[in-house]
Amino acid sequence: MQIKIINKSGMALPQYETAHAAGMDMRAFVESEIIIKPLQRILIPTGLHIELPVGFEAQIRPRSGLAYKHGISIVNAPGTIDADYRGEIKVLLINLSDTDFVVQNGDRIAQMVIAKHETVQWDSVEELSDTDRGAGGYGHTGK
Ligand SMILES: O=c1ccn([C@H]2C[C@H](O)[C@@H](COP(=O)(O)OP(=O)(O)OP(=O)(O)O)O2)c(=O)[nH]1
Repeated sequence: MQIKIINKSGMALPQYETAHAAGMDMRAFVESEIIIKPLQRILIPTGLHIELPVGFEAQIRPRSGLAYKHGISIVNAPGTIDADYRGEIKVLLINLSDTDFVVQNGDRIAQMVIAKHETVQWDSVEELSDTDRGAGGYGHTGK
């Protein structure tokens, strides 16, 4: 499917790095390098504005390599880009390591997955159907 995009970064559009990748890598669009200190969170611009079809969302997810090697994650992972959002897509990085992390213009900082979603109406009832699980959760089946 095709999605309208405005790219103010002048860099390559997000792309799938392998044939069947779910996510497209997203690049930082910053005037000068940004230093993220331990436990600091910073909103990183991408220069991208998109127009998703109704019924779709874009999820902004961490990259496992950055997470594993540098402790870099996304505070609100997965970030949600709504179909009616027209602003710049930004990525809320957090540094979970104990050393500074430097983001430079063009660095691949996150990945974007386009996904379908439902829009529901509530059906208010007094009782829900019985199941074996019932209210069990949070590890009630054991370790
Ligand atoms: O990681 C993110 C998350 C959100 N957004 C943009 C797109 C999204 O459509 C909009 C609103 O996001 P969200 O619904 O998560 O924000 P909110 O905190 O509920 O604020 P709002 O009241 O503006 O909806 O912000 C981003 O650019 N990056």
